Amino acid sequence: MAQMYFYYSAMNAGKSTTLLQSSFNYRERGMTPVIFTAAIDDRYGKGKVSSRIGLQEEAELFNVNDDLYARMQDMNTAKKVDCVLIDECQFLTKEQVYQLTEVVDKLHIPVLCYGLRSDFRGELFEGSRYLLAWADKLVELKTICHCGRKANMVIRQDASGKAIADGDQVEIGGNDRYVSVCRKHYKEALER
Ligand SMILES: Nc1ncnc2c1ncn2[C@@H]1O[C@H](COP(=O)(O)OP(=O)(O)O)[C@@H](O)[C@H]1O
Ligand SMILES: Cc1cn([C@H]2C[C@H](O)[C@@H](COP(=O)(O)O)O2)c(=O)[nH]c1=O
Ligand SMILES: [Zn+2]
Repeated sequence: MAQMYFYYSAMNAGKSTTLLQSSFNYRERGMTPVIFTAAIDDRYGKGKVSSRIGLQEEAELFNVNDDLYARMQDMNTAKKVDCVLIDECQFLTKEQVYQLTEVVDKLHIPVLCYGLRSDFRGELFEGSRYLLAWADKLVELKTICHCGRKANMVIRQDASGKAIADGDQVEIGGNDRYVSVCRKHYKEALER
C-alpha cells in the first residue's frame, strides 16, 4: 500500500543526499522516480537537487500555484511513475500537501517528502505543519550541534554572524546564512 513519508530535520542533516539515494535505489531496480524541488530554491541552479557531497539529479520544479495532483496524474498517464520524491517540502502549501495525499490515495504512488520542520524563529513552515499532521510515516534525520547534542533548531545569522530573531520566513541560503544547533544553543544565541 502506498504511503506518504515526511523526512524532516534541521539544515545539513543529509536530506537531499537521502532523497538522491532513494531515487538511485528506485532506478537501479528499473523503476521510475520523479523528483520535485521548490522553484524558489535556486542555490545550485534551477531544476536540480544537489547534496553537499556532490550528488545531483534533475528535478521538476514546484511553486505555490501548482496543482501537484494534476501534474502527477498527467505524468503517470504518459509513463507509469513508481515514486514521488519532494525536496524542500517545507515550501509546499497546505493545498499541495493535500494534493500529494491524493497522489498516494488515488494514484497509489508513494510520496516521500524531505524538508525542514521549523524556521529560524522556531515556527513550523506551512508544508511541514500539514505533513506532520497528515503523513503516514514521520522520520527524523539527525545532525549535531557543535556541542554534540542533536541539532533540531536553525539559527539565521546576519553578515557579522549574529543570530537574527525577526524577518521573512523564507530566505534562501546555505552555510553562510544558517547554522543548525541544539535548542539550548539556539536559546543562548538569541539570548532568551
Ligand atoms: N565532502 C563531504 N564528504 C562527506 N560528507 C559531506 C561532505 N560535504 C558535506 N557533507 C555532509 O553532508 C551533509 C549535508 O547533506 P545535504 O543532503 O546537503 O543536507 P540537507 O539537505 O539536510 O541540508 C552534512 O552532514 C555534511 O556534513
Ligand atoms: C531555517 C530556514 C531555512 N530557509 C531556507 C534556507 C535554505 O534555502 C532552505 C533549506 O535548505 P536545506 O539545506 O535543503 O535544508 O530553506 C528559510 O527560507 N527560512 C528558514 O527559516
Ligand atoms: Zn548545542
